[in-house]
Amino acid sequence: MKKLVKPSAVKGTVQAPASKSVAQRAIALATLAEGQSIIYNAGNSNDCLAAIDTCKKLGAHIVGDGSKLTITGGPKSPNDTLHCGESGLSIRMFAAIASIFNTPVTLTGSGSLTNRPMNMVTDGLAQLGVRCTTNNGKLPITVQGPIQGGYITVDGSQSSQALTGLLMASPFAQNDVTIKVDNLNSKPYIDLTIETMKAFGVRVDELPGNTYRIAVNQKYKASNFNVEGDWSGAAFMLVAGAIAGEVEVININPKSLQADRAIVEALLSAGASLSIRENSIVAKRANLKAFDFDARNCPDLFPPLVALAANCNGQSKILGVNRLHGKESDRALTLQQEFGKMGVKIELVGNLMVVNGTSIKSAITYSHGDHRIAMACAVAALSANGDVEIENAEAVNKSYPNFFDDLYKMQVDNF
Ligand SMILES: O=C(O)C1=C[C@@H](OP(=O)(O)O)[C@@H](O)[C@H](O)C1
Ligand SMILES: C=C(OP(=O)(O)O)C(=O)O
Repeated sequence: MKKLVKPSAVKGTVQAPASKSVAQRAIALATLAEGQSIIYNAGNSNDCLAAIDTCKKLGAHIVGDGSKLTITGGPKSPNDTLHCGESGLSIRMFAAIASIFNTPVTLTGSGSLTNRPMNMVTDGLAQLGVRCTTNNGKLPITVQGPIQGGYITVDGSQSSQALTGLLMASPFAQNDVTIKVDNLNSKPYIDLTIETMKAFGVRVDELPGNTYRIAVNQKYKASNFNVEGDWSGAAFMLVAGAIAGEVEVININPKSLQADRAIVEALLSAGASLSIRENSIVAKRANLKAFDFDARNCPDLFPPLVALAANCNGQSKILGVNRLHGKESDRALTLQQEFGKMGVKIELVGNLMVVNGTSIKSAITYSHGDHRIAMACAVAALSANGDVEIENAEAVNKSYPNFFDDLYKMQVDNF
C-alpha cells in the first residue's frame, strides 16, 4: 500500500494508540495467572494480536476485542508451534515463558523477525538449565524446560527483551533466580516489566549493579489492568506538532515508565513549545534548533528524532546507533537512505548519528517493512517542498494502525 502525504500545517487532537509494549506484557501475565483477568484498551496493533494468538496456544481462553479482553489464564503446554508474527518482544518473551514446560516448544515468526538475532534468548535460558536450539542464532527457536534457576550473568547490550522474558518466567523455576545484567540498555523497558509483574502479584527484588532476584513459589494473580497510551506512537504526532503547527495527544500519561516518554526532553532541547497536562500533551511549532540526545535507553525514538532533527537549524547528534541493527530494519541505514531521498544528510560516526537540518524535498520513500520508518517519513513530509510518497505504508499496522487516518485528519492547509 502506498500513502501520499502532502506538505501542510497540522492542527488537532489525536488519541495515542495503546502501548503494544504494555499490552503484550499484560496479556502474557494474564495467561500465566490462574483465573480471569480483564485487560482494557489493549488496542489492535499486529504485535498485540500476535501476543493474543500465542497466549491462546499457551492455554489462555481469550474473548473480547481491543477495548476489553477477558483472559482466563492458567498456562498449558502447547501442542502447536507458537507464531509470534513480526514481534521481537513477543518471540523473546514467550521463548522464556514456553520454557516453564518440560516438553519441547517451537517458536517462529514472519517478515523482518526471521532476520533478527535470537542468541540473547538462548544465552540466558541455557544457563538456567533450559535446553534450547536456534537456526544459527535466528528463528525458529525450540526450548524445553524446566527452568532450574540459580545465579546467572547475561549481556544486555543488544536487547532487553530476553531479560523481560526471563523475569516473567522465573517464578516457575525450581529454585530462586538471580540475574546479573552486564551492559544493560533499554532499562526503562525492564522497569516496565517489573511494574507490570507487580500488578499481577509477583515481586522482583532489584539489587545493586543491575541484578534482579525473583523468589520461587510466587504465583501470578489474575488482575484487571488498563493499558496506557503509547509514548512511542505519540512521539511522531508530537514531532508533527513541533514542526508543522499544533498537536494535542490525549490518552498519554506524563508519569509513565515507558522509555519513549523521553521524547519530551528531546523536544524541549530542540526548543519546541510544550504544554504537559494530566492526561495529555500539546506540542506547538517554534523555531527549532539542533539538539544532542542520548537514545541508548529509548532506541525507538530514533525515527521521530530524525524527523525532528531534519527540521532543526544545525547539526543534531543522537547517541545509540549500535542499538538499531536488530530492529524491524537496520534502522540507522534505512533512516540514512530514506531521509537521503528527501535531501537530509545523515552521517553515522560509530555510535553517533549526525543529522543535518535542511529544507526537505519531495520524494518517493520506502518503509523497508518498518513501521517507524514509514511514520518518520510521513511526519517529515509535512514540511517538504512537495508531496512525499511512502511505499509499503501498511507497516504501520505493527504498532499504530490508525496512524495515517490520525495524521490526515489534522492536516489543515498548505505549509
Ligand atoms: O520491551 C519492549 O517492549 C521493547 C524493548 C525495546 O527493545 P530492546 O530492548 O531490544 O532495545 C524496544 O526497542 C522495543 O520496541 C520494545
Ligand atoms: C523494535 C520494535 O519492536 P519489537 O522489537 O518488539 O519487534 C519496535 O516497535 O520498534
